[in-house]
Amino acid sequence: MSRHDSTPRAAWNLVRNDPVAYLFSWSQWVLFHMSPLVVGYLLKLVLDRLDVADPQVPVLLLVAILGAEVGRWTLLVSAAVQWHGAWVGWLTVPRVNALSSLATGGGPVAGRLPGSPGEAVSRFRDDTQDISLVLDVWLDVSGAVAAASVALVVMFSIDPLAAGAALLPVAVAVAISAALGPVLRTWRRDAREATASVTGFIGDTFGGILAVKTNAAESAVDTRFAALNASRAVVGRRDALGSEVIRSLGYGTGEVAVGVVLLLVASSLRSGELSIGDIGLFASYVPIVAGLPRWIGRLGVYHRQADVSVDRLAELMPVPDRHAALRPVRTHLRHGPPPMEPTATDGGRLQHLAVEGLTVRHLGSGRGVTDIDLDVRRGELVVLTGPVGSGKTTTLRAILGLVPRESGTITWNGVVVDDPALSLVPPRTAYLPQVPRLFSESLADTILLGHPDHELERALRLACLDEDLAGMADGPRTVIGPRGLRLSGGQIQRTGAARALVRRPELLVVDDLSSALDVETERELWRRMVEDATSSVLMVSHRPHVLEMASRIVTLDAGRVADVVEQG
Ligand SMILES: Nc1ncnc2c1ncn2[C@@H]1O[C@H](COP(=O)(O)OP(=O)(O)OP(=O)(O)O)[C@@H](O)[C@H]1O
Repeated sequence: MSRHDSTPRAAWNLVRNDPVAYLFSWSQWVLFHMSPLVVGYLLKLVLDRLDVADPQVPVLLLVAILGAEVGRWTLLVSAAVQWHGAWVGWLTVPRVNALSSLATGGGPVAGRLPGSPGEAVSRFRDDTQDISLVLDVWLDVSGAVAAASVALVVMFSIDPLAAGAALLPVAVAVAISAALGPVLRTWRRDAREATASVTGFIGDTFGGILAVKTNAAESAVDTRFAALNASRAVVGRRDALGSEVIRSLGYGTGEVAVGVVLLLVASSLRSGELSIGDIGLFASYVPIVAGLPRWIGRLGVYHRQADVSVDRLAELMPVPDRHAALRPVRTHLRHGPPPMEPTATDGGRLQHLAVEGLTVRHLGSGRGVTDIDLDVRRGELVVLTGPVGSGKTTTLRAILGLVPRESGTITWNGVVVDDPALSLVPPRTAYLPQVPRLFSESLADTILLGHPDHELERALRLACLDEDLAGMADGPRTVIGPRGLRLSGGQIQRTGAARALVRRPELLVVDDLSSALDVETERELWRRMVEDATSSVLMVSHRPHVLEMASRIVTLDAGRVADVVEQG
């Protein structure tokens, strides 16, 4: 989507999302822009009738002007309220599109973000806003064009030469804006990228705050942050300067036009060709025409900014979806969201997960796993073990589609799983990594992640969190701080376990828990889980008591299966 016809297409898709709201907004803004025509015409009538014998006529006309002004401002308030609702919708549609593409796109999740998560925030925030601004400026431009056209027709009928002079700045501003376009587009892209690297760095710093502190890297972080900000300041200033030049050009040429036209019509007044009312009308209509370059300049700037933003947003969409970016979506802005639809669980309950010839090569190191065969049957506990770096985590993550595989097949009850990242997800499968990522909300929220809470108590008990809860002020509603900062390492891991168990997965995939759980707690966790027996389990462990419980032990060495022991 890197061609620059993509902005009108993206904007049009946003209009199509709720055409009635857009049409309503549009008609109100067009009326608002046209309302000064009425006031200007009434002014002409007042001025032309000042010498009329009956003093009631100008007074009535003045009352009419007042009424027109009140109507104009009422229209403004109503248009602004309506616009705000529409604006939030325009912002929401690209965000929903990008988010659902990221959530449901093909391939490993990590590969779906073009940069860091912090950098993606800038795309969601700034780029969606830039696209919405195009829709916004369309409202004003169509109002301004309609008002200027009527004003020109009326002025032409009075003084064609002066009316022609009012058009001149429009042509100048359009020509300059078109000439500067490509440069402005480059400046905008540089500015967006610089902003993205700052937000990305902030995200990384917050994410790794512990590493920063324990390595006393605060001043290095400061220096890097200052350098990123300094280069952002340079490109940001350049970008702002470019936009302001175009805007000021609009204002400047507009002012010149007003001056020239008034000079022209003033001489006609002296010669008696025009009435004082005509001058009044020109004085109020010329700014309407002269304001047009301002809007057209803004239209150009916003379109070029949005060209960059549409490209950047399209990078968040998986490849097959790029051209369908910004499809109409249902937004739920006035009421809460509808209940989540259950994830499809085609292929039925797990009877047999089979992995054959799984080979993964990590980019960079070239290491990974080769030709791994593995089976997990219903109710089994299959344990992967082996020395450090032998490929245990890689195997788990490749089965779940979290890293891309070079070759190999995965079947669920004999049905080939093409993209495990899309189908080996809850409630089918749950994954408990070595260090689960928690959110800063309450314990219950970070476990449930939107799941109904009727399973919460069971999950808390199975994950051996029930005793810990007794010491928490608000029980499961206790807020656990950023990424669970107020929890111990073991509590974080058991919270991750509860999150995996609350969805009653068919297959539970667990990485090595021994880093944070003591032997006794881990043994108890497994005892409770085996008793509950709702899942088949594939896990990495070295612990003898886990190996004892295993139905099958698969030992890896240097990325290959070295041994398989069946334990019945
Ligand atoms: N993201 C990555 N990029 C490059 N190489 C990687 C990546 N992840 C793992 N590796 C390499 O792949 C090999 C297997 O790593 P993996 O983490 O799967 O081993 P492991 O058996 O789980 O190790 P541990 O017991 O330390 O957790 C290692 O040599 C490792 O250095």
